[in-house]
Amino acid sequence: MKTGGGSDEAKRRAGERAAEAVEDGSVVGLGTGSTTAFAIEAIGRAIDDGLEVRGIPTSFQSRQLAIDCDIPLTSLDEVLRVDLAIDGADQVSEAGDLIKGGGAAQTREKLVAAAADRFVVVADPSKLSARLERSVPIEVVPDAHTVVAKRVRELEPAGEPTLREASQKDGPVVTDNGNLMLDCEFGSITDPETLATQLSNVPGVVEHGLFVGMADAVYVGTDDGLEVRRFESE
Ligand SMILES: O=C(CO)[C@H](O)[C@H](O)COP(=O)(O)O
Repeated sequence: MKTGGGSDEAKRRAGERAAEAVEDGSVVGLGTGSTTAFAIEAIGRAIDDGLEVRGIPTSFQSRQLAIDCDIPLTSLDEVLRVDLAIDGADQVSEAGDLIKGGGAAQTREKLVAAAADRFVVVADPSKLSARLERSVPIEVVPDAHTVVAKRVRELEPAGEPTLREASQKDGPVVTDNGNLMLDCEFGSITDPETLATQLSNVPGVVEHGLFVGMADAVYVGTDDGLEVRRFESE
């Protein structure tokens, strides 16, 4: 379920601007996706120029890219806290809440964002929406996908779950953690915080893609500029 119709130029502006916020000696969370990839590549170039940072990747994809860019890596086991996390989003509401998980990486992405002093989201205008209304990705343990789907249909408001199918193999997408993905359609989400709590309370849910009150800033790149939206994270 990859998303987003933004141009590479818009994504590049957002990603490169976020990379400029990385301070010498810091630990940086490396998100997942095509927009964050521009930030990771820019951090790699800054390291070539003398910047000293350590990165914590949020997925197989971001780990590989960080290795390719010669970014020294660490983990939450070693550092416990992150200075700045940079990540993309599938949708950003006016309130700064996010839907993430188009790349099936929201579990590690949320861990790293939650450990960060600052969480900066990089996006292009195609991700902006007054309210969150895309389907919500939910990572579930494989044995639980049928019962979690049933519970999602019984919620108030009810969701309509679809098991995410792989495009280059038969059967479902298997996450970096060995789990499955349900994409759950709730329509326009009026109360993301309550829905996030409801989803977290379903046994078998590993993590869902609602990031409520977590973003400190959203960098929205366009073809000819950049807008920074700041929020007070909780
Ligand atoms: O949440 C994510 C991965 O789980 C990504 O950050 C999200 O899908 C945005 O990706 P892109 O920048 O390629 O549009």
